[in-house]
Amino acid sequence: MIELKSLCKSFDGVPAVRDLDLVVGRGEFLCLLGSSGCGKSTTLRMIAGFIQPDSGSVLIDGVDVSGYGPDARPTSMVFQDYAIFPHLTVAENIEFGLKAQKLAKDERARRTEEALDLVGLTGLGGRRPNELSGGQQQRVAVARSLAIRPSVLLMDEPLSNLDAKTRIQLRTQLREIQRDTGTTIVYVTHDQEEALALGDRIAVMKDGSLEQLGSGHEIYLAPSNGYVADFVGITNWLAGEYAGGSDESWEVNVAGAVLRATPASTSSSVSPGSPVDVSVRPEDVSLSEEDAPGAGVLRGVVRDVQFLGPVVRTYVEAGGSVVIVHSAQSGWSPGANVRLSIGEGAARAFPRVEGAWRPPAAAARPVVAVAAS
Ligand SMILES: Nc1ncnc2c1ncn2[C@@H]1O[C@H](COP(=O)(O)OP(=O)(O)OP(=O)(O)O)[C@@H](O)[C@H]1O
Repeated sequence: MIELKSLCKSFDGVPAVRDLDLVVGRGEFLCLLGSSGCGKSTTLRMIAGFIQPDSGSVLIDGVDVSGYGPDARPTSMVFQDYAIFPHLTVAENIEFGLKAQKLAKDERARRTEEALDLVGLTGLGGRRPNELSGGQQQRVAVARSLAIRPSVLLMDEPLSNLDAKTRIQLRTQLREIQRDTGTTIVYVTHDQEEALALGDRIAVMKDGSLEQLGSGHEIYLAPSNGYVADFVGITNWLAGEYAGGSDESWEVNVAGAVLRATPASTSSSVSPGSPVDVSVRPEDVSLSEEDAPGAGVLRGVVRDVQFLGPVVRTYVEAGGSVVIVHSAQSGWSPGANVRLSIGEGAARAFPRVEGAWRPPAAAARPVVAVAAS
């Protein structure tokens, strides 16, 4: 449906998007995810035609639209700040784009009603935007975009001005609308939870380049590099050294204890003693009494226990470092001596590569120090 080929864009000589190749399928919900300034919006605006690439091309439905302006593309954009006209009613806002398409009055009215129904604003067509909540205003913006029946809906952080509850509600509604209409959506967000909730696939960007493209499961459970592991979700980092093992499972020496870890797909060659960073998600660590039979090899001391509602977050220190553990319940108290176990296959090993991204130093983000049992 959408094909980006070697897209490049610089501003004042500084690259914003570098040699980006990306294919979005028909009816797919693709999230562009990355931290501020990584080039998400620039990519979206190049798809929309608001920004011309320095080089490379944009194909939509097999047609090279690189030289076309925004109006000549089968796309419609929804912005973070709604961008609806305050002096027009809701219905007039929605009709605005339909008039530009030169549709007959009856057809405009029909499509306006249909779009209002789709976003759950039936009966509110006569209101002015200032008589609506933020969430309702953003729904008007979505309705206005959908009414013109674009092949591709481009959304730039559309929910970020809304409160948490409304955001979650609108996410679900957006997914439903997308399923009902079959619209292809490219959705920019810096919120990893939003990307996981919405995207059929997620494209993680950093410094104008694509770091990984995959489903939420793939990105979260099998990040291809340390940056993605760190950016999506919470992870603990353990610094260690490669000690041996097969292509599928490495033994990594972490401060005297040997952990089993799955090497990440970008693994370069390693030899015994090569530095390796091991990533472990908080929900993959469990705690047991220090002297419990079968307890893990990592020894620690509980420092803090925080009840967060659906999850209990326990901070465990060993050797002056801290690891985060998530569990449904926690009977631990600060000061308790514990052992940490890591779920089978849950640890991922990233060989340290000179000049590549590295987890923050232990001082900035303390990790557990371990002792052999
Ligand atoms: N019109 C412009 N003129 C100059 N520099 C720009 C322009 N637009 C974007 N940039 C720069 O290009 C880089 C990428 O910006 P972009 O807006 O695409 O990032 P982003 O990932 O969408 O960030 P954010 O989440 O903060 O919106 C940034 O360094 C930004 O300062």
